[in-house]
Amino acid sequence: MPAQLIDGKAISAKVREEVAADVRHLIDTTGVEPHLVAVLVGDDPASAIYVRGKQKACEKAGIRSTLHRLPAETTQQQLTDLVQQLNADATVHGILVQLPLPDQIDPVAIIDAVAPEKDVDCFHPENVGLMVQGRPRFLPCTPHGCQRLLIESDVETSGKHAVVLGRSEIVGKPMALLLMQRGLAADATVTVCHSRTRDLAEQVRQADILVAAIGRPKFVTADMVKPGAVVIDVGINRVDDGIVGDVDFEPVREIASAITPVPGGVGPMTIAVLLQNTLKAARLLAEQSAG
Ligand SMILES: Nc1nc2c(c(=O)[nH]1)N[C@@H](CN(C=O)c1ccc(C(=O)N[C@@H](CCC(=O)O)C(=O)O)cc1)CN2
Ligand SMILES: [Mg+2]
Repeated sequence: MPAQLIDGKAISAKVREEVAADVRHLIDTTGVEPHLVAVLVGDDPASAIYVRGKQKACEKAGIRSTLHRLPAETTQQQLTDLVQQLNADATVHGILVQLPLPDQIDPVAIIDAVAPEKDVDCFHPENVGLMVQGRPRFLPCTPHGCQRLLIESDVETSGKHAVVLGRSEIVGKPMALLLMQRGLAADATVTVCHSRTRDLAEQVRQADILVAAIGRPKFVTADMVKPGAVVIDVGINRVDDGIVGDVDFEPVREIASAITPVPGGVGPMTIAVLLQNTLKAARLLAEQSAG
């Protein structure tokens, strides 16, 4: 029997409705209208699509959104100046600098420049540190989106062996951390695999829950998947005939018990969690102002 399809579009719509209701409540009770500012540097077409998706999702949830579009030749100083201006703007609750940035810009220095209270991507070292210690201010958008998919699909993770394929700062590392922590969609025994892992296929085959975030089209083949495993595909790879994930979907679907599609799996959840974080940033500010 083919695996259950984990519908990220439907689950993200549910999360976005929850956020919309909470936004209305925040506005009614405090007058604070959450406001997200997106910063897009250069003209990468995929980044433009993602930022537009974030803006549309904001609109639907009652979150104000503003876009700053900067040319590809923007300097480090110009981008830092803009971030500092947004940090100082009391009407802005969330700041999102879309990645990747052009080569002349050091993304780490830009991430460090964002005020931690406005870092709705949860990339700033202060927010990563809080998350590591199990007392998060924000949750990282894609990894927490994956967790929510597991929760909504009733996937038991406690005591299970989770394998995270990929060790990026945005997905692999924080994903492994969230899965090993105490709590919902967590309490797993976690292995992280990457390009230097020995016997990689054998390691991946041990997974009860596999999160593929290696950025290589159809890298995970059916022979690498344990029968009955739950497969979460974070990959978004543009190939000649469209977008494919890191998982060879059709054959793996025959073996797994549940699987996310690409598109329509993890991607929409990234945006839904961003809205949750923006709401939280606004709420924290409202609480602070109320004393
Ligand atoms: N500042 C950030 N930069 C980047 C992030 C991020 O979370 N913060 N993540 C990715 C890109 N990304 C969001 O920014 C993102 C990628 C994909 C999707 C998505 O919904 N994908 C669709 C397919 C869309 C398509 O046709 O291209 C899907 O999977 O269904 C949303 C957000 C890197 N940069
Ligand atoms: Mg997807």
